[in-house]
Amino acid sequence: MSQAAAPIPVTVLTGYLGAGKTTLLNRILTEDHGKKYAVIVNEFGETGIDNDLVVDTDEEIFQMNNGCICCTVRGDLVRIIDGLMKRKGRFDAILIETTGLADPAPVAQTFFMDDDVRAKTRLDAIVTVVDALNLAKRLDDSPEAEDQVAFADVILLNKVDLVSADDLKRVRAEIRAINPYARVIETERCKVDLGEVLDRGAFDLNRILSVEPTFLTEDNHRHDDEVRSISLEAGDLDPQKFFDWIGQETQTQGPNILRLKGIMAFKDDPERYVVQGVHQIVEGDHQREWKADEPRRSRIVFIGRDLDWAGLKKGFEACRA
Ligand SMILES: Nc1nc2c(ncn2[C@@H]2O[C@H](COP(=O)(O)OP(=O)(O)OP(=O)(O)O)[C@@H](O)[C@H]2O)c(=O)[nH]1
Repeated sequence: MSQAAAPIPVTVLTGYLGAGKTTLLNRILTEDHGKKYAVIVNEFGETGIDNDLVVDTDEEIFQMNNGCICCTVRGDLVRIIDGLMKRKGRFDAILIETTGLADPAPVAQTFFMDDDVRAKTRLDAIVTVVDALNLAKRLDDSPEAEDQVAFADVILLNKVDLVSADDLKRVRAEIRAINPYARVIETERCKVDLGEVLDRGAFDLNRILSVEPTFLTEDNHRHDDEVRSISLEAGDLDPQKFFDWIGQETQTQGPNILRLKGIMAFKDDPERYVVQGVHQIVEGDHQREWKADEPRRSRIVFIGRDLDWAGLKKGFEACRA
């Protein structure tokens, strides 16, 4: 095949809520590898916070926020890729970050089912980021987490800093029991030689057909309907009230909080403050100054099961400055 007609490699980044997908994406976008990526980001929740957490680069980023990539928006994915192909030559490869609740199978299917997409792209690898601390729980309660491991060509066993050597061994064994074929790489904050992740030529349709024989013919993916999200918005907040509140909520509702993330405007603070959490672990840091033309809004999204939604709303509103 001539260079001009060579299909564009596509890497699908998957992994459960909070595992480290955006951390990996930011690494790929900031490292000096001489390649240009078109990035497609799909997120769960309504506020578009994810896009704000991806580093500023000159890469083009397409957001798909109208639903989960593996269900309602596959048509959108095909359309975005079709659109991208009209600008061929401006990028070398495509990266897709799926939501933490996506089943990677239907996303991968798109690259085999749609004739146009199939002719112009090549699914390079499904890269799954796994949270070493929380994987065991997710395999118990979330079918998506198991699918993500089962379909991976490369697995980043991330957050190794949060577990003991024994626990890490156990997690490795659980991964192996589900997927004996994927390359498993242990990482902290997804620090990995990008050659291990990109341009692998790793996606193996025959292996996938052995995991899911109906892969090319049926849409049989599983979904966890109990997971819901709430996005809250306000103006300037009182930082002390906010930190007390978020500490309290993560202590009491932590086991049910699969993910939280927000961008805060604190009173008298010229910088945006980013808060992120998975269960009881919460991190926060200043990100950058608010731009002159940017409204100072505090936004936070909680994703979880059986959360006290009304209580969260009330608590957040009480943090107003
Ligand atoms: N301790 C520790 N924290 C990590 C590591 N990798 C990522 N994190 C933190 O975990 C949180 C989630 O990371 P993200 O990269 O946003 O995870 P994600 O998979 O993109 O999350 P969603 O898009 O919400 O599904 C952030 O607070 C990160 O700073 C790690 O190796 N160790």
